[in-house]
Amino acid sequence: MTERIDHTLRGRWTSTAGTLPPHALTWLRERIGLGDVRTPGRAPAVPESALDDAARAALADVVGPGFVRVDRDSRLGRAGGLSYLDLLRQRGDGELAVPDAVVLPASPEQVTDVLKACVEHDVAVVPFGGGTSVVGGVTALRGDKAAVIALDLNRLDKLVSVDPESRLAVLQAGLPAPEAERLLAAHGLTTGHVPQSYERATIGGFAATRSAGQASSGYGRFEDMVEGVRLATPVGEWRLGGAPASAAGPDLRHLVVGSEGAFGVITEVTLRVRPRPRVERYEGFVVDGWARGTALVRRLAQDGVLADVTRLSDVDETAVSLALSGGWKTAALKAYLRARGVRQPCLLILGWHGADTAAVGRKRAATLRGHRVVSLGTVLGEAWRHGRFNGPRQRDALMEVGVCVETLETATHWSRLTELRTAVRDALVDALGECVVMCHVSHAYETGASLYFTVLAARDAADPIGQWQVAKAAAGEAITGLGTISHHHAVGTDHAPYLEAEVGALGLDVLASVKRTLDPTGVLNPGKLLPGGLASPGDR
Ligand SMILES: Cc1cc2nc3c(=O)[nH]c(=O)nc-3n(C[C@H](O)[C@H](O)[C@H](O)COP(=O)(O)OP(=O)(O)OC[C@H]3O[C@@H](n4cnc5c(N)ncnc54)[C@H](O)[C@@H]3O)c2cc1C
Repeated sequence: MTERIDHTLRGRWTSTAGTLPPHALTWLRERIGLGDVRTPGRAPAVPESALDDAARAALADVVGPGFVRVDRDSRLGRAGGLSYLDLLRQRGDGELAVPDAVVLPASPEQVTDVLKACVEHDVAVVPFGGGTSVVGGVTALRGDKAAVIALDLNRLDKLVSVDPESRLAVLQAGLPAPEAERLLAAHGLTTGHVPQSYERATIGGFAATRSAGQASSGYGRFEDMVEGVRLATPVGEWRLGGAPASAAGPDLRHLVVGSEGAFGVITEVTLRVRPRPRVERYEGFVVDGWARGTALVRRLAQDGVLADVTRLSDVDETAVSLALSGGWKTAALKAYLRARGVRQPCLLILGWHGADTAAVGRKRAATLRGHRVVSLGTVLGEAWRHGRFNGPRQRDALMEVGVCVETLETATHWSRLTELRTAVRDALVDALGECVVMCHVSHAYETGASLYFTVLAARDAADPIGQWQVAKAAAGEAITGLGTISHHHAVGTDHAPYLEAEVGALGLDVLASVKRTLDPTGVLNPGKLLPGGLASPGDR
Protein backbone atom coordinates (compact mmCIF):
# COMPACT_ATOMS: atom_id res chain seq x y z
CA MET A 1 0.00 0.00 0.00
CA THR A 2 2.89 2.34 0.58
CA GLU A 3 4.68 1.55 -2.68
CA ARG A 4 5.57 4.79 -4.46
CA ILE A 5 5.75 4.81 -8.19
CA ASP A 6 9.17 4.15 -9.61
CA HIS A 7 9.16 6.36 -12.66
CA THR A 8 12.11 4.59 -14.17
CA LEU A 9 10.19 1.34 -14.25
CA ARG A 10 7.05 1.55 -16.31
CA GLY A 11 7.00 -1.69 -18.24
CA ARG A 12 5.39 -3.54 -15.36
CA TRP A 13 3.72 -2.94 -12.00
CA THR A 14 6.06 -5.06 -9.96
CA SER A 15 9.81 -4.65 -9.77
CA THR A 16 10.36 -8.38 -10.21
CA ALA A 17 8.66 -10.63 -12.71
CA GLY A 18 5.68 -12.33 -11.10
CA THR A 19 5.19 -16.07 -11.37
CA LEU A 20 2.16 -18.19 -11.99
CA PRO A 21 1.56 -21.42 -10.09
CA PRO A 22 2.02 -24.54 -12.29
CA HIS A 23 -1.71 -25.44 -12.16
CA ALA A 24 -2.58 -21.97 -13.48
CA LEU A 25 -0.23 -22.46 -16.42
CA THR A 26 -1.71 -25.86 -17.17
CA TRP A 27 -5.20 -24.34 -17.02
CA LEU A 28 -4.19 -21.53 -19.40
CA ARG A 29 -2.71 -24.00 -21.89
CA GLU A 30 -5.95 -25.96 -21.90
CA ARG A 31 -8.32 -22.99 -22.04
CA ILE A 32 -6.63 -20.59 -24.45
CA GLY A 33 -4.16 -22.83 -26.25
CA LEU A 34 -1.22 -20.92 -24.82
CA GLY A 35 1.97 -21.62 -26.75
CA ASP A 36 5.42 -20.38 -25.96
CA VAL A 37 5.20 -16.68 -26.81
CA ARG A 38 7.25 -14.50 -24.51
CA THR A 39 6.90 -10.80 -23.89
CA PRO A 40 9.56 -8.91 -25.78
CA GLY A 41 12.29 -7.52 -23.58
CA ARG A 42 13.83 -5.06 -26.03
CA ALA A 43 14.59 -1.58 -24.77
CA PRO A 44 12.32 0.86 -26.58
CA ALA A 45 13.92 3.49 -28.80
CA VAL A 46 14.19 6.95 -27.22
CA PRO A 47 14.68 9.74 -29.77
CA GLU A 48 16.67 12.89 -29.07
CA SER A 49 14.69 15.48 -27.14
CA ALA A 50 13.06 17.99 -29.48
CA LEU A 51 12.75 20.62 -26.75
CA ASP A 52 14.86 23.55 -27.90
CA ASP A 53 17.22 25.51 -25.65
CA ALA A 54 14.95 28.54 -25.37
CA ALA A 55 11.97 26.44 -24.22
CA ARG A 56 14.15 24.50 -21.82
CA ALA A 57 15.53 27.71 -20.30
CA ALA A 58 12.04 29.23 -19.95
CA LEU A 59 10.77 26.11 -18.16
CA ALA A 60 13.86 25.97 -15.94
CA ASP A 61 13.21 29.59 -14.98
CA VAL A 62 9.83 28.53 -13.61
CA VAL A 63 10.60 25.24 -11.84
CA GLY A 64 14.37 25.31 -11.43
CA PRO A 65 16.89 23.57 -13.72
CA GLY A 66 16.84 20.31 -11.73
CA PHE A 67 13.15 19.90 -12.43
CA VAL A 68 13.33 19.98 -16.22
CA ARG A 69 14.57 16.47 -17.00
CA VAL A 70 15.64 15.31 -20.41
CA ASP A 71 17.54 12.17 -19.44
CA ARG A 72 16.47 8.88 -20.99
CA ASP A 73 15.09 7.24 -17.84
CA SER A 74 12.97 10.21 -16.81
CA ARG A 75 11.45 10.48 -20.28
CA LEU A 76 10.96 6.75 -20.65
CA GLY A 77 9.41 6.67 -17.19
CA ARG A 78 6.54 8.90 -18.38
CA ALA A 79 6.12 7.39 -21.84
CA GLY A 80 2.50 6.24 -21.79
CA GLY A 81 0.22 4.68 -19.24
CA LEU A 82 -0.54 1.12 -18.22
CA SER A 83 -2.87 -0.39 -20.79
CA TYR A 84 -1.89 -3.74 -22.28
CA LEU A 85 -0.76 -1.93 -25.44
CA ASP A 86 1.25 0.59 -23.39
CA LEU A 87 2.98 -2.27 -21.61
CA LEU A 88 3.78 -4.03 -24.88
CA ARG A 89 5.21 -0.79 -26.30
CA GLN A 90 7.22 -0.10 -23.16
CA ARG A 91 8.69 -3.57 -23.52
CA GLY A 92 9.79 -2.86 -27.07
CA ASP A 93 6.84 -3.93 -29.24
CA GLY A 94 5.46 -1.24 -31.54
CA GLU A 95 6.17 2.46 -31.44
CA LEU A 96 6.40 4.27 -28.10
CA ALA A 97 5.66 8.01 -27.87
CA VAL A 98 8.30 9.45 -25.53
CA PRO A 99 7.99 12.99 -24.11
CA ASP A 100 10.81 15.40 -24.96
CA ALA A 101 11.18 16.36 -21.30
CA VAL A 102 9.66 15.85 -17.90
CA VAL A 103 8.80 19.02 -15.98
CA LEU A 104 8.04 18.90 -12.26
CA PRO A 105 6.38 22.05 -10.85
CA ALA A 106 6.10 22.46 -7.09
CA SER A 107 3.06 24.73 -6.72
CA PRO A 108 -0.18 25.72 -8.48
CA GLU A 109 1.45 29.04 -9.42
CA GLN A 110 4.34 27.24 -11.09
CA VAL A 111 1.87 25.11 -13.07
CA THR A 112 0.23 28.25 -14.45
CA ASP A 113 3.64 29.68 -15.37
CA VAL A 114 4.72 26.42 -17.03
CA LEU A 115 1.60 26.56 -19.20
CA LYS A 116 2.39 30.15 -20.19
CA ALA A 117 5.94 29.16 -21.16
CA CYS A 118 4.61 26.21 -23.18
CA VAL A 119 2.21 28.44 -25.11
CA GLU A 120 5.03 30.87 -25.83
CA HIS A 121 7.42 28.15 -27.03
CA ASP A 122 4.88 25.98 -28.89
CA VAL A 123 5.19 22.99 -26.55
CA ALA A 124 2.41 20.47 -25.89
CA VAL A 125 1.71 19.48 -22.28
CA VAL A 126 0.61 16.06 -21.04
CA PRO A 127 -0.49 16.27 -17.38
CA PHE A 128 0.91 13.20 -15.62
CA GLY A 129 -0.38 12.02 -12.23
CA GLY A 130 0.24 8.38 -11.39
CA GLY A 131 0.42 7.45 -15.07
CA THR A 132 -2.08 4.61 -14.52
CA SER A 133 -4.31 5.57 -17.44
CA VAL A 134 -5.43 2.54 -19.43
CA VAL A 135 -6.98 4.50 -22.31
CA GLY A 136 -3.96 6.35 -23.70
CA GLY A 137 -4.61 9.41 -21.49
CA VAL A 138 -0.92 10.08 -20.87
CA THR A 139 0.44 9.12 -24.28
CA ALA A 140 3.04 11.76 -25.19
CA LEU A 141 1.38 13.10 -28.34
CA ARG A 142 2.60 16.48 -29.54
CA GLY A 143 -0.21 17.25 -31.99
CA ASP A 144 0.94 20.15 -34.16
CA LYS A 145 3.42 21.43 -31.54
CA ALA A 146 7.19 21.52 -31.83
CA ALA A 147 7.75 19.38 -28.72
CA VAL A 148 5.84 17.71 -25.89
CA ILE A 149 6.50 17.59 -22.15
CA ALA A 150 5.13 15.31 -19.46
CA LEU A 151 3.98 17.64 -16.68
CA ASP A 152 4.57 15.42 -13.67
CA LEU A 153 2.49 16.61 -10.71
CA ASN A 154 4.35 14.51 -8.16
CA ARG A 155 5.60 17.53 -6.18
CA LEU A 156 2.09 18.88 -5.60
CA ASP A 157 1.76 16.57 -2.64
CA LYS A 158 0.27 18.55 0.23
CA LEU A 159 -2.85 18.40 2.30
CA VAL A 160 -3.64 22.11 2.07
CA SER A 161 -6.39 22.36 4.69
CA VAL A 162 -9.06 20.44 6.55
CA ASP A 163 -12.47 21.71 7.70
CA PRO A 164 -13.64 18.91 10.01
CA GLU A 165 -16.91 20.65 10.81
CA SER A 166 -17.94 20.74 7.14
CA ARG A 167 -16.11 17.47 6.41
CA LEU A 168 -14.04 19.06 3.66
CA ALA A 169 -10.36 18.68 2.79
CA VAL A 170 -8.29 20.52 0.19
CA LEU A 171 -5.68 18.22 -1.36
CA GLN A 172 -3.04 18.96 -3.96
CA ALA A 173 -3.47 17.10 -7.21
CA GLY A 174 -0.23 15.11 -7.27
CA LEU A 175 -0.89 13.29 -4.00
CA PRO A 176 -0.93 9.53 -4.58
CA ALA A 177 -3.98 7.93 -2.97
CA PRO A 178 -2.14 6.10 -0.15
CA GLU A 179 -0.38 9.31 0.88
CA ALA A 180 -3.65 11.30 0.71
CA GLU A 181 -5.28 8.68 2.95
CA ARG A 182 -2.36 8.76 5.38
CA LEU A 183 -2.63 12.54 5.71
CA LEU A 184 -6.43 12.40 6.12
CA ALA A 185 -6.20 9.55 8.64
CA ALA A 186 -4.34 11.90 11.00
CA HIS A 187 -7.64 13.82 11.17
CA GLY A 188 -9.76 10.66 11.49
CA LEU A 189 -10.99 11.13 7.92
CA THR A 190 -11.00 9.24 4.61
CA THR A 191 -12.12 9.73 1.03
CA GLY A 192 -13.27 6.09 0.83
CA HIS A 193 -11.96 6.08 -2.75
CA VAL A 194 -10.18 2.80 -3.40
CA PRO A 195 -9.79 1.90 -7.09
CA GLN A 196 -7.67 -1.07 -8.08
CA SER A 197 -4.95 1.40 -9.12
CA TYR A 198 -4.99 2.84 -5.56
CA GLU A 199 -1.28 2.23 -4.96
CA ARG A 200 -0.21 4.64 -7.70
CA ALA A 201 -3.02 6.88 -8.92
CA THR A 202 -3.35 10.47 -7.72
CA ILE A 203 -6.07 12.83 -6.49
CA GLY A 204 -5.79 14.95 -9.67
CA GLY A 205 -5.92 11.85 -11.88
CA PHE A 206 -9.10 10.65 -10.13
CA ALA A 207 -10.78 14.02 -10.71
CA ALA A 208 -9.56 14.29 -14.30
CA THR A 209 -10.99 10.86 -15.20
CA ARG A 210 -14.19 10.59 -13.11
CA SER A 211 -12.78 7.58 -11.38
CA ALA A 212 -14.84 5.03 -9.43
CA GLY A 213 -13.45 3.04 -6.51
CA GLN A 214 -14.26 -0.44 -5.23
CA ALA A 215 -16.41 1.04 -2.42
CA SER A 216 -18.36 3.34 -4.75
CA SER A 217 -21.70 1.99 -3.50
CA GLY A 218 -20.90 3.34 -0.05
CA TYR A 219 -18.81 6.44 -0.76
CA GLY A 220 -19.87 7.39 -4.27
CA ARG A 221 -17.84 7.93 -7.41
CA PHE A 222 -14.94 10.38 -7.21
CA GLU A 223 -16.90 13.16 -8.90
CA ASP A 224 -19.51 12.86 -6.11
CA MET A 225 -16.76 13.77 -3.66
CA VAL A 226 -15.49 16.84 -5.53
CA GLU A 227 -16.76 20.01 -3.85
CA GLY A 228 -14.34 22.36 -5.59
CA VAL A 229 -11.40 22.50 -8.00
CA ARG A 230 -8.47 24.77 -8.75
CA LEU A 231 -7.48 24.64 -12.39
CA ALA A 232 -4.42 26.11 -14.09
CA THR A 233 -5.12 26.97 -17.73
CA PRO A 234 -3.10 28.69 -20.45
CA VAL A 235 -5.38 31.73 -20.02
CA GLY A 236 -5.12 31.91 -16.23
CA GLU A 237 -6.39 30.21 -13.12
CA TRP A 238 -10.00 29.08 -12.64
CA ARG A 239 -11.43 28.22 -9.20
CA LEU A 240 -14.81 26.55 -8.83
CA GLY A 241 -17.01 25.38 -5.96
CA GLY A 242 -17.79 27.54 -2.94
CA ALA A 243 -21.04 26.09 -1.60
CA PRO A 244 -22.47 22.65 -0.75
CA ALA A 245 -25.12 23.11 -3.44
CA SER A 246 -25.89 25.90 -5.85
CA ALA A 247 -28.46 27.03 -8.39
CA ALA A 248 -26.07 29.52 -9.98
CA GLY A 249 -26.42 28.17 -13.50
CA PRO A 250 -24.99 24.87 -14.79
CA ASP A 251 -22.47 23.17 -12.54
CA LEU A 252 -19.21 24.20 -14.21
CA ARG A 253 -17.16 21.90 -11.97
CA HIS A 254 -18.27 19.15 -14.29
CA LEU A 255 -16.44 20.79 -17.15
CA VAL A 256 -13.28 20.21 -15.16
CA VAL A 257 -14.03 16.85 -13.56
CA GLY A 258 -13.48 14.37 -16.39
CA SER A 259 -11.64 16.87 -18.61
CA GLU A 260 -8.57 14.57 -18.82
CA GLY A 261 -6.03 17.37 -18.93
CA ALA A 262 -7.49 18.77 -22.14
CA PHE A 263 -8.96 21.94 -20.56
CA GLY A 264 -6.43 22.66 -17.83
CA VAL A 265 -4.31 21.19 -15.10
CA ILE A 266 -6.08 20.46 -11.82
CA THR A 267 -3.78 21.67 -9.06
CA GLU A 268 -6.04 21.33 -6.01
CA VAL A 269 -9.25 19.47 -5.26
CA THR A 270 -11.65 20.22 -2.39
CA LEU A 271 -13.10 16.88 -1.37
CA ARG A 272 -16.07 15.80 0.72
CA VAL A 273 -14.49 13.46 3.25
CA ARG A 274 -15.97 11.01 5.76
CA PRO A 275 -15.06 9.74 9.21
CA ARG A 276 -12.68 6.79 8.89
CA PRO A 277 -14.53 3.52 9.51
CA ARG A 278 -13.22 1.60 12.51
CA VAL A 279 -14.76 -1.69 11.42
CA GLU A 280 -14.88 -3.28 7.97
CA ARG A 281 -16.50 -6.65 7.27
CA TYR A 282 -16.16 -8.50 3.94
CA GLU A 283 -18.14 -11.60 3.20
CA GLY A 284 -18.44 -13.97 0.25
CA PHE A 285 -21.79 -15.25 -1.01
CA VAL A 286 -22.96 -17.31 -3.96
CA VAL A 287 -26.04 -16.64 -6.06
CA ASP A 288 -27.44 -19.14 -8.57
CA GLY A 289 -26.95 -17.63 -12.03
CA TRP A 290 -26.32 -14.20 -13.56
CA ALA A 291 -30.01 -13.32 -13.89
CA ARG A 292 -30.69 -13.92 -10.19
CA GLY A 293 -27.46 -12.17 -9.22
CA THR A 294 -28.14 -8.99 -11.17
CA ALA A 295 -31.78 -8.98 -10.01
CA LEU A 296 -30.52 -9.12 -6.43
CA VAL A 297 -28.01 -6.29 -6.88
CA ARG A 298 -30.69 -4.21 -8.62
CA ARG A 299 -33.09 -4.70 -5.70
CA LEU A 300 -30.38 -3.70 -3.22
CA ALA A 301 -29.56 -0.57 -5.24
CA GLN A 302 -33.20 0.41 -5.70
CA ASP A 303 -34.03 -0.24 -2.04
CA GLY A 304 -31.00 1.84 -0.97
CA VAL A 305 -29.36 -1.01 0.97
CA LEU A 306 -26.30 -1.84 -1.15
CA ALA A 307 -23.25 -2.88 0.80
CA ASP A 308 -20.39 -0.34 0.60
CA VAL A 309 -18.52 -2.82 -1.60
CA THR A 310 -20.75 -4.84 -3.93
CA ARG A 311 -19.14 -7.05 -6.54
CA LEU A 312 -20.98 -9.73 -8.51
CA SER A 313 -18.99 -12.08 -10.78
CA ASP A 314 -20.61 -13.86 -13.69
CA VAL A 315 -20.51 -17.62 -14.04
CA ASP A 316 -17.30 -17.54 -16.11
CA GLU A 317 -15.40 -15.29 -13.71
CA THR A 318 -16.55 -17.42 -10.78
CA ALA A 319 -15.51 -20.62 -12.55
CA VAL A 320 -12.06 -19.19 -13.30
CA SER A 321 -11.60 -18.09 -9.67
CA LEU A 322 -12.52 -21.56 -8.49
CA ALA A 323 -10.34 -23.28 -11.10
CA LEU A 324 -7.32 -21.18 -10.22
CA SER A 325 -7.80 -21.65 -6.48
CA GLY A 326 -7.65 -25.42 -7.14
CA GLY A 327 -7.25 -28.00 -4.40
CA TRP A 328 -9.60 -30.02 -2.23
CA LYS A 329 -11.26 -26.96 -0.73
CA THR A 330 -12.61 -25.95 -4.14
CA ALA A 331 -13.86 -29.47 -4.82
CA ALA A 332 -15.58 -29.47 -1.42
CA LEU A 333 -17.07 -26.05 -2.12
CA LYS A 334 -18.47 -27.18 -5.47
CA ALA A 335 -20.03 -30.24 -3.79
CA TYR A 336 -21.51 -28.03 -1.07
CA LEU A 337 -23.01 -25.64 -3.62
CA ARG A 338 -24.51 -28.52 -5.60
CA ALA A 339 -26.07 -29.82 -2.39
CA ARG A 340 -27.56 -26.35 -1.82
CA GLY A 341 -29.10 -26.44 -5.29
CA VAL A 342 -26.72 -23.91 -6.85
CA ARG A 343 -26.12 -24.97 -10.46
CA GLN A 344 -24.48 -21.85 -11.86
CA PRO A 345 -22.49 -20.23 -9.07
CA CYS A 346 -21.95 -16.48 -9.28
CA LEU A 347 -19.69 -15.10 -6.58
CA LEU A 348 -20.94 -12.04 -4.71
CA ILE A 349 -18.57 -10.09 -2.47
CA LEU A 350 -20.19 -7.69 -0.05
CA GLY A 351 -18.33 -5.34 2.30
CA TRP A 352 -19.70 -3.03 4.96
CA HIS A 353 -17.88 -0.18 6.73
CA GLY A 354 -18.96 1.45 9.98
CA ALA A 355 -18.04 3.15 13.22
CA ASP A 356 -18.34 -0.07 15.23
CA THR A 357 -19.39 -3.70 15.00
CA ALA A 358 -23.01 -2.90 15.82
CA ALA A 359 -23.24 -0.32 13.03
CA VAL A 360 -21.74 -2.77 10.53
CA GLY A 361 -24.14 -5.47 11.77
CA ARG A 362 -27.12 -3.18 11.18
CA LYS A 363 -25.98 -2.37 7.64
CA ARG A 364 -25.38 -6.06 6.90
CA ALA A 365 -28.85 -7.01 8.17
CA ALA A 366 -30.46 -4.29 6.03
CA THR A 367 -28.67 -5.57 2.91
CA LEU A 368 -29.44 -9.24 3.42
CA ARG A 369 -33.00 -9.01 4.77
CA GLY A 370 -35.40 -11.09 2.70
CA HIS A 371 -32.80 -12.36 0.15
CA ARG A 372 -31.77 -15.96 -0.55
CA VAL A 373 -28.00 -16.17 -0.90
CA VAL A 374 -25.57 -18.84 0.18
CA SER A 375 -23.00 -17.37 2.56
CA LEU A 376 -19.45 -18.62 2.25
CA GLY A 377 -18.35 -16.56 5.22
CA THR A 378 -15.77 -13.93 5.90
CA VAL A 379 -12.77 -16.05 4.86
CA LEU A 380 -13.68 -15.60 1.21
CA GLY A 381 -14.51 -11.91 1.75
CA GLU A 382 -11.20 -11.34 3.49
CA ALA A 383 -9.37 -13.22 0.73
CA TRP A 384 -10.91 -10.78 -1.76
CA ARG A 385 -9.89 -7.78 0.37
CA HIS A 386 -6.37 -9.16 0.73
CA GLY A 387 -5.97 -9.66 -3.03
CA ARG A 388 -7.86 -6.62 -4.26
CA PHE A 389 -4.82 -4.79 -5.59
CA ASN A 390 -3.27 -7.90 -7.13
CA GLY A 391 -4.75 -7.49 -10.63
CA PRO A 392 -1.78 -5.59 -12.09
CA ARG A 393 0.70 -8.03 -10.57
CA GLN A 394 -1.17 -10.97 -12.04
CA ARG A 395 -1.20 -9.16 -15.37
CA ASP A 396 2.59 -8.82 -15.25
CA ALA A 397 2.90 -12.55 -14.69
CA LEU A 398 0.41 -13.38 -17.45
CA MET A 399 2.18 -11.07 -19.89
CA GLU A 400 5.46 -12.79 -19.15
CA VAL A 401 4.10 -16.12 -20.36
CA GLY A 402 2.60 -14.74 -23.56
CA VAL A 403 -0.99 -14.00 -22.61
CA CYS A 404 -2.93 -11.18 -24.23
CA VAL A 405 -4.58 -9.86 -21.08
CA GLU A 406 -6.68 -6.73 -20.89
CA THR A 407 -9.80 -5.31 -19.27
CA LEU A 408 -12.56 -3.04 -20.51
CA GLU A 409 -15.58 -1.54 -18.87
CA THR A 410 -18.94 0.00 -19.65
CA ALA A 411 -22.30 0.66 -17.97
CA THR A 412 -25.94 0.66 -18.90
CA HIS A 413 -29.46 0.57 -17.49
CA TRP A 414 -30.70 -2.55 -15.74
CA SER A 415 -33.11 -3.36 -18.56
CA ARG A 416 -30.21 -3.70 -21.05
CA LEU A 417 -27.47 -5.04 -18.81
CA THR A 418 -27.62 -8.66 -19.93
CA GLU A 419 -28.01 -7.66 -23.60
CA LEU A 420 -24.87 -5.51 -23.30
CA ARG A 421 -22.91 -8.22 -21.53
CA THR A 422 -23.79 -10.74 -24.22
CA ALA A 423 -22.99 -8.31 -27.06
CA VAL A 424 -19.54 -7.41 -25.71
CA ARG A 425 -18.73 -11.01 -24.85
CA ASP A 426 -19.73 -12.25 -28.31
CA ALA A 427 -17.76 -9.47 -30.02
CA LEU A 428 -14.62 -10.35 -28.06
CA VAL A 429 -14.97 -14.07 -28.72
CA ASP A 430 -15.56 -13.44 -32.44
CA ALA A 431 -12.47 -11.22 -32.63
CA LEU A 432 -10.10 -13.32 -30.54
CA GLY A 433 -11.25 -16.89 -31.16
CA GLU A 434 -10.10 -19.17 -28.37
CA CYS A 435 -10.23 -16.95 -25.28
CA VAL A 436 -11.64 -16.51 -21.80
CA VAL A 437 -14.00 -13.57 -21.21
CA MET A 438 -14.98 -12.87 -17.62
CA CYS A 439 -17.31 -10.18 -16.38
CA HIS A 440 -18.42 -8.61 -13.11
CA VAL A 441 -20.61 -5.83 -11.80
CA SER A 442 -18.73 -3.67 -9.30
CA HIS A 443 -20.63 -0.38 -9.36
CA ALA A 444 -24.40 -0.38 -9.02
CA TYR A 445 -26.93 2.44 -9.15
CA GLU A 446 -30.70 2.72 -8.91
CA THR A 447 -31.02 2.79 -12.69
CA GLY A 448 -28.24 0.48 -13.82
CA ALA A 449 -24.75 -0.87 -13.29
CA SER A 450 -21.24 -1.12 -14.69
CA LEU A 451 -19.85 -4.17 -16.45
CA TYR A 452 -16.14 -4.92 -16.20
CA PHE A 453 -14.65 -7.47 -18.57
CA THR A 454 -11.34 -9.28 -18.27
CA VAL A 455 -10.05 -11.01 -21.39
CA LEU A 456 -7.38 -13.69 -21.71
CA ALA A 457 -6.16 -15.05 -25.05
CA ALA A 458 -2.95 -16.51 -26.39
CA ARG A 459 -0.92 -13.61 -27.74
CA ASP A 460 -0.57 -13.38 -31.50
CA ALA A 461 3.22 -13.37 -31.78
CA ALA A 462 3.18 -11.85 -35.27
CA ASP A 463 0.94 -8.88 -34.47
CA PRO A 464 0.22 -8.58 -30.75
CA ILE A 465 -0.80 -4.92 -30.97
CA GLY A 466 -3.14 -5.46 -33.94
CA GLN A 467 -4.68 -8.47 -32.19
CA TRP A 468 -5.91 -6.36 -29.26
CA GLN A 469 -6.80 -3.34 -31.41
CA VAL A 470 -9.17 -5.52 -33.44
CA ALA A 471 -10.76 -6.98 -30.30
CA LYS A 472 -11.09 -3.58 -28.63
CA ALA A 473 -12.67 -2.08 -31.76
CA ALA A 474 -15.14 -4.97 -31.91
CA ALA A 475 -16.08 -4.40 -28.26
CA GLY A 476 -16.38 -0.64 -28.92
CA GLU A 477 -18.79 -1.28 -31.79
CA ALA A 478 -20.82 -3.67 -29.63
CA ILE A 479 -21.08 -1.10 -26.85
CA THR A 480 -22.11 1.77 -29.11
CA GLY A 481 -25.82 2.44 -28.69
CA LEU A 482 -26.18 0.01 -25.78
CA GLY A 483 -23.97 1.48 -23.07
CA THR A 484 -21.31 4.06 -22.33
CA ILE A 485 -17.86 3.92 -23.89
CA SER A 486 -16.43 4.23 -20.40
CA HIS A 487 -17.87 3.92 -16.91
CA HIS A 488 -14.64 4.95 -15.14
CA HIS A 489 -11.52 4.55 -17.30
CA ALA A 490 -12.25 7.77 -19.25
CA VAL A 491 -11.88 8.59 -22.94
CA GLY A 492 -8.16 9.18 -23.58
CA THR A 493 -7.09 8.39 -27.13
CA ASP A 494 -8.61 4.92 -27.20
CA HIS A 495 -12.27 5.90 -26.77
CA ALA A 496 -12.10 9.29 -28.53
CA PRO A 497 -13.42 7.87 -31.85
CA TYR A 498 -16.58 6.70 -30.05
CA LEU A 499 -17.31 9.92 -28.15
CA GLU A 500 -19.46 11.47 -30.86
CA ALA A 501 -21.79 8.47 -30.85
CA GLU A 502 -22.30 9.04 -27.13
CA VAL A 503 -22.55 12.84 -26.81
CA GLY A 504 -23.57 13.79 -30.34
CA ALA A 505 -21.94 16.16 -32.81
CA LEU A 506 -23.31 19.10 -30.82
CA GLY A 507 -21.77 17.69 -27.67
CA LEU A 508 -18.37 17.56 -29.35
CA ASP A 509 -18.82 21.17 -30.52
CA VAL A 510 -19.61 22.26 -26.95
CA LEU A 511 -16.46 20.53 -25.69
CA ALA A 512 -14.42 22.07 -28.52
CA SER A 513 -15.73 25.55 -27.61
CA VAL A 514 -14.69 25.07 -24.00
CA LYS A 515 -11.27 23.93 -25.17
CA ARG A 516 -10.88 26.94 -27.43
CA THR A 517 -11.74 29.25 -24.52
CA LEU A 518 -9.42 27.67 -21.97
CA ASP A 519 -6.65 26.46 -24.29
CA PRO A 520 -6.79 28.65 -27.42
CA THR A 521 -3.53 27.38 -28.92
CA GLY A 522 -4.24 23.73 -28.13
CA VAL A 523 -1.15 22.93 -26.04
CA LEU A 524 -3.06 20.77 -23.54
CA ASN A 525 -3.01 17.01 -23.97
CA PRO A 526 -3.40 16.76 -27.77
CA GLY A 527 -5.47 13.86 -29.06
CA LYS A 528 -7.14 13.05 -25.72
CA LEU A 529 -10.85 13.33 -25.02
CA LEU A 530 -11.56 15.22 -28.25
CA PRO A 531 -10.61 13.36 -31.40
CA GLY A 532 -7.80 15.30 -33.02
CA GLY A 533 -7.98 18.01 -30.34
CA LEU A 534 -10.79 19.82 -32.21
CA ALA A 535 -9.43 23.32 -32.31
CA SER A 536 -12.62 24.36 -34.07
CA PRO A 537 -15.86 22.57 -34.92
CA GLY A 538 -15.01 22.78 -38.61
CA ASP A 539 -11.88 20.72 -38.02
CA ARG A 540 -13.88 17.59 -37.40
C1 LIG B 1 -4.30 -1.89 -12.83
C2 LIG B 1 -5.23 -0.74 -12.96
C3 LIG B 1 -6.43 -0.73 -12.28
C4 LIG B 1 -7.30 0.35 -12.40
N1 LIG B 1 -8.44 0.34 -11.66
C5 LIG B 1 -9.26 1.41 -11.71
C6 LIG B 1 -10.43 1.46 -10.89
O1 LIG B 1 -10.71 0.56 -10.09
N2 LIG B 1 -11.21 2.57 -10.98
C7 LIG B 1 -10.90 3.61 -11.80
O2 LIG B 1 -11.62 4.59 -11.81
N3 LIG B 1 -9.81 3.57 -12.61
C8 LIG B 1 -8.99 2.51 -12.57
N4 LIG B 1 -7.87 2.48 -13.36
C9 LIG B 1 -7.61 3.59 -14.28
C10 LIG B 1 -6.78 4.73 -13.66
O3 LIG B 1 -6.13 4.28 -12.51
C11 LIG B 1 -7.66 5.91 -13.32
O4 LIG B 1 -8.06 6.52 -14.53
C12 LIG B 1 -7.00 6.97 -12.44
O5 LIG B 1 -7.97 7.92 -12.10
C13 LIG B 1 -5.83 7.67 -13.09
O6 LIG B 1 -5.13 8.40 -12.09
P1 LIG B 1 -3.62 8.82 -12.34
O7 LIG B 1 -3.20 9.72 -11.24
O8 LIG B 1 -2.78 7.63 -12.54
O9 LIG B 1 -3.77 9.64 -13.68
P2 LIG B 1 -2.89 9.58 -15.03
O10 LIG B 1 -2.91 8.19 -15.57
O11 LIG B 1 -1.58 10.18 -14.73
O12 LIG B 1 -3.75 10.52 -15.93
C14 LIG B 1 -5.05 10.16 -16.36
C15 LIG B 1 -5.60 11.29 -17.24
O13 LIG B 1 -5.83 12.45 -16.46
C16 LIG B 1 -4.96 13.51 -16.84
N5 LIG B 1 -4.48 14.08 -15.59
C17 LIG B 1 -3.78 13.49 -14.60
N6 LIG B 1 -3.59 14.35 -13.59
C18 LIG B 1 -4.18 15.51 -13.96
C19 LIG B 1 -4.32 16.78 -13.35
N7 LIG B 1 -3.83 17.05 -12.14
N8 LIG B 1 -4.97 17.75 -14.03
C20 LIG B 1 -5.48 17.53 -15.26
N9 LIG B 1 -5.38 16.35 -15.87
C21 LIG B 1 -4.73 15.35 -15.23
C22 LIG B 1 -3.87 12.88 -17.69
O14 LIG B 1 -3.33 13.77 -18.63
C23 LIG B 1 -4.63 11.73 -18.33
O15 LIG B 1 -5.38 12.17 -19.43
C24 LIG B 1 -6.97 1.42 -13.26
C25 LIG B 1 -5.75 1.41 -13.94
C26 LIG B 1 -4.89 0.34 -13.79
C27 LIG B 1 -3.58 0.35 -14.50
